[in-house]
Parts: sequence; structure tokens; C-alpha cells
Amino acid sequence: MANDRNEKTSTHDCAASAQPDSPMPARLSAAFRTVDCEDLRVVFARSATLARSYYRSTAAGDQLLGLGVAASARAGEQDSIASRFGALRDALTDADTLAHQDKIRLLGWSAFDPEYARDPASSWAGYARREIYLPEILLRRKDGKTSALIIGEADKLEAIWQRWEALLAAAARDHRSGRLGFTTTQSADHLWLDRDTFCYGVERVTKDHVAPKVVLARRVRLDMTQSIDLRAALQLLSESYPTCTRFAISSPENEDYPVFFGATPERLAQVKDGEVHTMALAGTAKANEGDALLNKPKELEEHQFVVDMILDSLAPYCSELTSDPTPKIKRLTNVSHLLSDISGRLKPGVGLAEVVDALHPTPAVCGTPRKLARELIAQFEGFDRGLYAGTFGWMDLEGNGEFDVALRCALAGDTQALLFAGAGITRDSDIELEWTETRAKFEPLLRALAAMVLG
Ligand SMILES: C=C(O[C@@H]1C=C(C(=O)O)C=C[C@H]1O)C(=O)O
Repeated sequence: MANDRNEKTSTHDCAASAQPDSPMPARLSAAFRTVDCEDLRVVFARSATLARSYYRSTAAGDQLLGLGVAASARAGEQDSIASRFGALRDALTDADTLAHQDKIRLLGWSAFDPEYARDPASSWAGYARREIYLPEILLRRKDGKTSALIIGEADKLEAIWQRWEALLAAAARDHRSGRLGFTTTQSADHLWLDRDTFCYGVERVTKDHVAPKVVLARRVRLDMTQSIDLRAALQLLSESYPTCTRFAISSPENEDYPVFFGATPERLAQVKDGEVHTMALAGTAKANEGDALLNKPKELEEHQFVVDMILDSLAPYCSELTSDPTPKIKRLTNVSHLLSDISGRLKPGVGLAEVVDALHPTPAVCGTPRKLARELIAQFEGFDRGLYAGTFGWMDLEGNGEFDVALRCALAGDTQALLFAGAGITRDSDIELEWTETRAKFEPLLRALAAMVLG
């Protein structure tokens, strides 16, 4: 990445400290301090190829950045988010972190299909399929102030902070230097040649009726003439998609594609004080044709599959559950979607981890019925979705937090990126319209990477 080149030596220690799957240290301690740092994107861009980092920024402007790994719940590939959350939380309750308990945030994600038979040469090598972990440094920017929570063994806290301080200072200099560079793209390798594969999948649903709904995605590779400037890309996403959650996850072990980032309009679930808030977001039109969605039976049916599944999946966990009686329109710069808000009161003892396991993946990104749609996706698409259409987010120790759906995103390396976008296919789908829809969904990342080619 462009930003890491200049000062790799001064921040090199960070990589050594942050083993991606550090086992749980015997006793964890925490320290809290305020930090002079206005833009956590800049810190992410600097840290991304040095140690695992995780960034998110919401419409409210709050930013969260996790640097390094203090502790990660070691569990089998099959284990749920809830079991990993439980393991980590239990270990922390025993540890000497209680004074800062309310500030602790566990970060994590799940791939679209954690059980997907992985090709060892997959572009997602190095990215955990399911992960819940506690970062070594948790930076939070809220109400114009930045704070840092440092987590590690008690006698090492100061050393941990000193290692990361160099990176924060370098990021502050980046921020003061102001001007952001932009990337140009001249070639777009096999950019739109996956059309036959896509059409085959669409026809299996529209003609052979293999399932009521299957969400089929495309993957596109971009080759740049210059290094990708992550700061610039994240800034462009914030400006063009302010109502979306911007996110970035790094896996420095993956030399070709160390960063996964994007700006998603879709929340999987938010839990706060026993209430769950989620949404069905499915059914898509051009940005200026949103209102017409309310009269399109195909889009309404596709949307209803998602509402029904969310209500069915949450029912066992909720004492009350309500959804919008009719969908509304979510307008974005590139597309409009049908949106139904869904809320519920959770039964005692149920937190975000259980909700995420119950909901993911919804028919908005998978299809219906879920198991069959997943199998068909693996069969028709022929590539590993990895974290695309997966879910990522944060949780506190009480089970509050938010997970979102990783859409409108790219897996990025120095001068290359893989972009992902899909569309819900039902019996009544029209190939041309679905193709155009995926093209429109690539737009945020094409623009963020300043791509010149639009197929
Ligand atoms: C699958 C994607 O988007 C999903 C599919 C939608 C649809 O088919 O109408 C709409 C929003 C998302 O839930 C994507 O952006 O890649």
C-alpha cells in the first residue's frame, strides 16, 4: 500500500507483537488514555500491512479501530460466533480488566460461508473464516475525541503502547500533510468476461427453478497503474456513501491482498439493552428509479423472502417482534433498495452473538432455502466469496453491539483489487437487468479506486 512504504522501519515492531492468533495470555490488564488523533482512517492505512487491524466508521461519525491482537478465542472452524464470544468473555471476566469492562470491544467477522471448501491458493488466504478477538489497542473516536484502550499483560502495557505510538505519530504527520493522492486505473483485467458464468446461474433459477431465490455474485479484478491509496479510497467512500458503514479489515499474512474494505448499506443486527434492530434490504433499482420498486412484484417478492426469514429466525429469541408493514426506499448514490426495518425485544440471556448466528446469511445475500442456496452459489459462482457477503462488527461484554453485512467491497493489494457484487435472482429475473444491477453495485469501489473503466 502506498502509505506503508515510507516508514516501514519505524513501525516494524508492531508486526512482531501482533500474532494473528495469540492464545489467551494468563492475565490481561488494561489501560486507558486519550489520544491526539483526528482521523482513524489514516492510522488504518498505515497499519494495514504491519499487523491485523480493523476499522469501521458509521453514519453518526463514530470511528473504531483495533490494532493487533491481544487475545483471540481459539475454536474449531465449525464453532459459532456465540461460542467464540462466550470463550473470550469468560476469560476476560476472570482477568484484571474489570475496571475497564464497559470500554472493552470484541471485534470479529464471519465469512459468507465459513465451511466453503477452500482452495489453498484462494485470494482469501490468511483471513480467518470466523473470528472474535480483543485488539491490543482499541482506538475510538466519538464526539470529536479519540481514546485508546491498551490491553495486554500488566507489566507489558507500557511497552505495547510505545510500539504503537510510533505508528500513531506517523499517522498524525500523514493527516497534517493534508492532500490525499488518487489512483488511476488503466487496465481492467478480464473485467466483464464472467458473463457466461453469471448467465448460466441466472438461467438455472429462471428456467429450471432450482430454488425460489439465489443471490449470484460476480468477482472482478482491477489492475492499477499506481499503488492503491487506502486513505484516499476510504475518504471517497465516506464522502459518496455517508449513510453506509465504512469498514476495513487487514490480514498482513496475505501478501497479495492484505486489505478488505468497503461501504455497506446493510446492517445485519444491532443489539442495545435487550432490543434488537435489524433490516431486510433487498430489491434494487437505479438510483433515480427507487419509487418504482414499490410497484414491482419481482422486487417485492425478493424482498419479502428476506423479511419472512428474518422474522422466522428471530422468533425463538424474541418476546416481541415487529416489522415495517410495507417497505420503504433506501436511496444511495449508485442504487436504491427496498428496506424494511425489523425490531424486537430479546429474551433474557440472548445477546448479539446468538442473533448473528441465527441470521447470517440472510436471503438478501444468500437466497432461500438457505442451505440449498448456499450449495448452488458454491456450484454456480466457482470462486471463494471469503468475507464478501459475510458479516463483521463489534460486541461489548454484555452482548450489545452491531454487525453489518460486508457488501460494496474489495479485496485489495498494492496495485490490484478484486471487487465483488451480486444480485438476488428469482423465477422472474431478467438477465440484462440483473447484470446491470451488479454493475451498479461495483460503482462505489470502482470510484473509490478511481477506476476509469466501466463495463
Ligand atoms: C448481494 C448484494 O446486495 C444485496 C442484494 C440486493 C438485491 O438483490 O436487490 C440488495 C441489497 C443487498 O442485500 C451486493 O451488493 O453484492
